[in-house]
Amino acid sequence: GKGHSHWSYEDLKHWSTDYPECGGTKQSPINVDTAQAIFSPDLRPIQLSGYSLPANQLLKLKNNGHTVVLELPDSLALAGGYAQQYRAAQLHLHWGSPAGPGSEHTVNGRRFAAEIHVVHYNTKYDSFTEAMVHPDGLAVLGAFLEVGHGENQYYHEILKHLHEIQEVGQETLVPGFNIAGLLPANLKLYFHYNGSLTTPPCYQTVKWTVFNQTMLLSHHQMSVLVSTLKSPEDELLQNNYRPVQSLHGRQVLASFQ
Ligand SMILES: NS(=O)(=O)c1c(F)c(F)c(SCCc2ccc(C(=O)O)cc2)c(F)c1NC1CCCCCCC1
Ligand SMILES: [Zn+2]
Repeated sequence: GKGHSHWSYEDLKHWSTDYPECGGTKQSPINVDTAQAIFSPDLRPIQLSGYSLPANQLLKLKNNGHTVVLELPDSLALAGGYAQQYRAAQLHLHWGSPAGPGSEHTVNGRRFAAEIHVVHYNTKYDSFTEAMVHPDGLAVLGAFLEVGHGENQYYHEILKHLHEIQEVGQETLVPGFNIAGLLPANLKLYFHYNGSLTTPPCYQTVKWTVFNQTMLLSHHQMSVLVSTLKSPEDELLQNNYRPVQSLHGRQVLASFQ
């Protein structure tokens, strides 16, 4: 990647040596203390448009050594809960291992099995690269993944390809599907706060939305997620989450009571 490749989740304290913003006061992820969250009735339901893609639209799925990334066309647009328009760039996942959970955000100290991030950029900027250095440049939608009873047909569209990209750098093409199916049906209930990318360069330019409703995958699907991809050290890519960061006085808003 663009110089991202030499950091790891093992030596977290060195991130801010090479990437100063990683030591900033508006870092992500965070623990959401629901008792401290401020109910904000003006937070509108999140609206997704253009998220349903035809099967003949092929999307690149890549093992970048830190996660699995699905590149998204900028025809996917975000509106509603955000004052400005944002367009999708990519989505990726964070997960744990068979020994434990691996979401990035926690709620009342609870870590969930996994977490999806759908990364968007503000269309007032000409490109993602330009947007990601401005405070209102990025919007990331996050949702937690848990083990439930049935198979999740939308996550199946991604998980069924993981065996094709086990090695770092490998990529494959995935037929389009309804990307909205990867996110909760109820887009009204969410937490909102200003934070950062959770990976170097840790730019503090992300307006975070973390949904209250979790996504349910089968036990087998979660097992495929945590035990298929390889890391740059040719071990299983697991526990690719950053520890929670201090709020430093930031307020977390809630769209519900
Ligand atoms: N939670 S997050 O959104 O901060 C995030 C992570 F936590 C991530 F861990 C990642 S993957 C690590 C960064 C990376 C590495 C290699 C390549 C490549 O080879 O193309 C690309 C990126 C990752 F890609 C992202 N999202 C990226 C942030 C990295 C820089 C801009 C690219 C889009 C968003
Ligand atoms: Zn992420």
